[in-house]
Amino acid sequence: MPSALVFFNELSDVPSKAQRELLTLASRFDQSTLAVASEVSQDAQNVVANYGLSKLLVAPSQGDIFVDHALSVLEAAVKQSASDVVLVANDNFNREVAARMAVRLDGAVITDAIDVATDLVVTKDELAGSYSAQAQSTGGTLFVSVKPNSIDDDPQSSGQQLEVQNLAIQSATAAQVRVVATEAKAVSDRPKLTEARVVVAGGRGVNGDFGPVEDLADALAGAVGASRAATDAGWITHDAQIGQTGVTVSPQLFISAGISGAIQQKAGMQTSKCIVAINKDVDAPVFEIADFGIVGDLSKVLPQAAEEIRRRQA
Ligand SMILES: Cc1cc2nc3c(=O)[nH]c(=O)nc-3n(C[C@H](O)[C@H](O)[C@H](O)COP(=O)(O)OP(=O)(O)OC[C@H]3O[C@@H](n4cnc5c(N)ncnc54)[C@H](O)[C@@H]3O)c2cc1C
Repeated sequence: MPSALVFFNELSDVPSKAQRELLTLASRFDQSTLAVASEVSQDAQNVVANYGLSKLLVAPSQGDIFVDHALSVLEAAVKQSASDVVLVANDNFNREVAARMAVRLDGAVITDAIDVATDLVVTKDELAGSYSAQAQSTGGTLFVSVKPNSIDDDPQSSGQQLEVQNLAIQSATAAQVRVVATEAKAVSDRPKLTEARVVVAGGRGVNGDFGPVEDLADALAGAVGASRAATDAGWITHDAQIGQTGVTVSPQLFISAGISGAIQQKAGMQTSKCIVAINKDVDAPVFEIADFGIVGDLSKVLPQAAEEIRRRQA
């Protein structure tokens, strides 16, 4: 059976949901290795061991180096582990790493995957989830970026013995791209938009007030998203924008409130498992893809929904 390598640029004590999903996917393979381009704590190692991975390859972070350090670590890890498939997250950073690595090693790259079988057949969404396709590499190491919320997180019950090895990486040269300044984003208690199981999104229909959207999201422990009309209006930050030019989400439950359902918006959410649309216009296009539709004023529907959910939770 082919062997798998998972790559993370960083791994905190509590791995993210997307990272745990990748570890679950790798655990299906007989031989699976994790490579991390920064230090890994004992707590994080214990979590990794619970997924049945046998080996951890680590190289200390080089702080302000941008993608180049990740490339060096991944190249060394691919060569050392001789893995057939490399699994990475589907974000911009990792897709760049996967693409550059595939070019460097004369391999293949498949993005937006939702599953990777142990015979290396990759299932992926096409045209914003309008249909799914199966793809296979015709040669070389295969690099696959996997969309969050595609795999059920499923650690093994008993921790495996994890062999930890340090990778020897050449130190960075002056020619490499360095990060010269970073600005920390305000921390939110809500889950990350791309990883949340529940997303409540508001559009122009919220008319400047995201309060009811945020309140329902909090009642469901979900994340808050938005249409471009809402972010362009400055009612919410641009990183909440879902759609063709925003982020793609695929939660278990997507609640759309006051969003018309333009094709560019649908592109970012139509693979959600269950879509509930609230719109006062019965002819709004969003109802074409909704599993449940509520024709009504969101300023009345959302607070009622939040109240009922809290009453049932009590
Ligand atoms: C190249 C390109 C890329 C784009 N990328 C994106 C993208 O990534 N994401 C994105 O979202 N858009 C994107 N757009 C814009 C997109 O075409 C739409 O203009 C946008 O999605 C509209 O946002 P909206 O549905 O919130 O607003 P509107 O189209 O104005 O719709 C508002 C909806 O709210 C309903 N409504 C109003 N008041 C209430 C109320 N009180 N209660 C219930 N319902 C109410 C209305 O009936 C209406 O259906 C892009 C456009 C282009 C050209």
